[in-house]
Parts: sequence; C-alpha cells; structure tokens
Amino acid sequence: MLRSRTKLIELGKRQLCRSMCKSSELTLVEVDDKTGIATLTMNKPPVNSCNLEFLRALKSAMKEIESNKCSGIILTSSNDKVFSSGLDLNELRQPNPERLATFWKELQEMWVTLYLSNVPTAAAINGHALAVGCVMAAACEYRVMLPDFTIGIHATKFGYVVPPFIVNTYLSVLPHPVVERALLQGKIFSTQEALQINLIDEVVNSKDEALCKCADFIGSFEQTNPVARALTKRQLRAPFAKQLLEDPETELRESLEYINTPLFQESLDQYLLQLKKKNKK
Ligand SMILES: CCCCC/C=C\C/C=C\C=C\CC(=O)SCCNC(=O)CCNC(=O)[C@H](O)C(C)(C)COP(=O)(O)OP(=O)(O)OC[C@H]1O[C@@H](n2cnc3c(N)ncnc32)[C@H](O)[C@@H]1OP(=O)(O)O
Repeated sequence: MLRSRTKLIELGKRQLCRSMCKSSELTLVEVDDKTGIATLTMNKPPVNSCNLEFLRALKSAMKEIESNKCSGIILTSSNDKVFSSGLDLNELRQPNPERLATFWKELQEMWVTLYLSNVPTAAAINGHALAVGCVMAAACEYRVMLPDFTIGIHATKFGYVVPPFIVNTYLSVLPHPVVERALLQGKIFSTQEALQINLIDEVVNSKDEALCKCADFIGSFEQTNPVARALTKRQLRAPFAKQLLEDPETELRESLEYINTPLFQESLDQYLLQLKKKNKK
C-alpha cells in the first residue's frame, strides 16, 4: 500500500516537472526537467500510420532529442487504442515513383536513427502495434505494454515479403526459431502471448504506469558512462544494421521493385478494401 502510494507521488512529481521541448503536429516531445528523459508521443490521427511526413517528423524528433543531450527516449502514442498501425498503406498503392523512393529512404533512416540511437530507448506500448508499429517498438531497448492489445508483423498474411531490416529487428529481440515461425505465420500476438515469448518485457495496467516503468528502465543506466554505453550498444546492434548502413540502395531498389509488382499491388488493393469494409459494417 505504502509502496504504491510512494509510486503515485513519484509519478505526480514526474508529471509536474515535465516541460515541453519541441512539437510538430505529428509528434509531441516533452522533456522531464529532472531526469532529462524525453517522451516522444506519436500523434498522427487516426492510427499513427507512417506516411512520408510522419516518418520525417519522427526521425527529426529523435535527432533533436539526441542533440539536446536528453538521457533517453520513451516512445508512445496519443491514441489510447493504437500505438501505431505501421506503414501508411496509401503510400504504397499505385505510388508516384519519386515519392515512393523518398518515402522508403525515410523509413530506412527513421529505423537506423531509432535502432542505433545513442541514448536508451523504451516503448510504452499503449495500443495495437502492427507491422512497422511493432518494428518501432522492437527497435527500442525495452518494451512495456497494456493488456488486451495486439503486436506483431503480419506481412506474409497479405502478400508482403518482409524486408531484411525488419527481419533483423525481430532477430535482435527474439530467438531465430521464434522469429521464423512468427514471420512465416504472419503471427499477431496478444499482450499476454507477447510477454510469454519476451517480445515485450512487462505488462502494466495504465499508460502512466507504462511511462513510469520506461523511465525506471532509462534511469537504470544512470551509473553508466553514456559514451561507453552508446558505443557498446552500437557494437552489439551494428551486425543487424550492417546491410542497411553499408548498402541502403540495394534494399531500396529491391523494395521498390517488389512494391511495384502487380502481385503486391493486387494484394494491397484487396487488403485496403477489407480495412474499409470493416468500418462500413
Ligand atoms: C526482398 C525484397 C523485400 C521487399 C519488401 C518490400 C515491401 C514490403 C512491403 C510492405 C511492408 C509493410 C509493413 C507495414 O507496416 S504495412 C502496414 C500494415 N498495417 C496494418 O495492416 C494495420 C491495419 N490496421 C488495422 O488493423 C486497424 O486499423 C487497427 C487495429 C490498427 C486500428 O483499428 P481501429 O478500429 O481503431 O481503426 P480503423 O477503423 O481500422 O482505422 C481507422 C482508419 O485508418 C485506416 N488505416 C488503418 N491502418 C492503416 C494503414 N496502415 N494504412 C493506411 N490506412 C490505415 C483505416 O482504413 C480507417 O480508414 P477509414 O475507414 O476511416 O477511411
């Protein structure tokens, strides 16, 4: 009882000393004056689907947070049901070639920025995290999730080949056989299932509790040297990012080719129809 009251007081304090850093319409960044932790809130209605502008806003917010020497990043959502619904599928449908290339490069850069961030990263998953939404959470160092939501990469279910950097994000969190089965089945996990396979670290009952846990995780590095920590993280993660760092053009070319195939475009049309139909019922 006393412990939970202390926690609540702590939480109150944390909220009080939070100050606004920089926001765009699509992202909101708040920095805790005491801890230096930045909370990056995704705010693209209705479901944080990643279009070109949103990917740019996310990347630029993360870079800004790093350059302001914040002590860590907590990634979360302003929507209390959806963390992120992944890529904005409209960017992939009958695309303008130039915009698609720019979009995919932004995706690559946003991923590298988050995955190799110098500062500790934590995801407060306060809603569904699908496809690239799951990838963003998995690219963080720590994940805490609210009950009764879903998380996973279901690309193969609707005719998408999973790009290597997405496979690698899973591989840096989960064992190979688990990744293989999950990706080949296009498996979407419930919060409880995600906990069982260690795709997430903890389950909590509220967003405030999630933010608190993430702050505690970031605080656990207080006694470490930030440069040594960042370089060690880079060393551990570099093998998974190698392909994208050394040869982003090949990944870009292969993805664009694939997205432009009739097979992909037909599956996408059907999938988008299903998504819209669901809302008309
Ligand atoms: C070796 C070569 C390899 C090459 C590889 C190349 C390419 C790979 C290609 C693609 C990889 C893609 C990865 C992705 O991230 S694809 C995105 C997949 N995401 C989804 O499938 C999520 C779909 N959404 C949902 O399931 C639900 O929306 C959700 C559970 C998230 C929320 O449900 P809720 O009921 O709250 O909201 P909805 O009413 O369903 O949605 C509101 C509104 O938003 C539209 N919408 C939802 N998600 C998307 C999206 N991802 N993109 C675009 N639009 C989306 C939805 O249609 C609704 O619109 P409207 O009916 O209100 O107009």
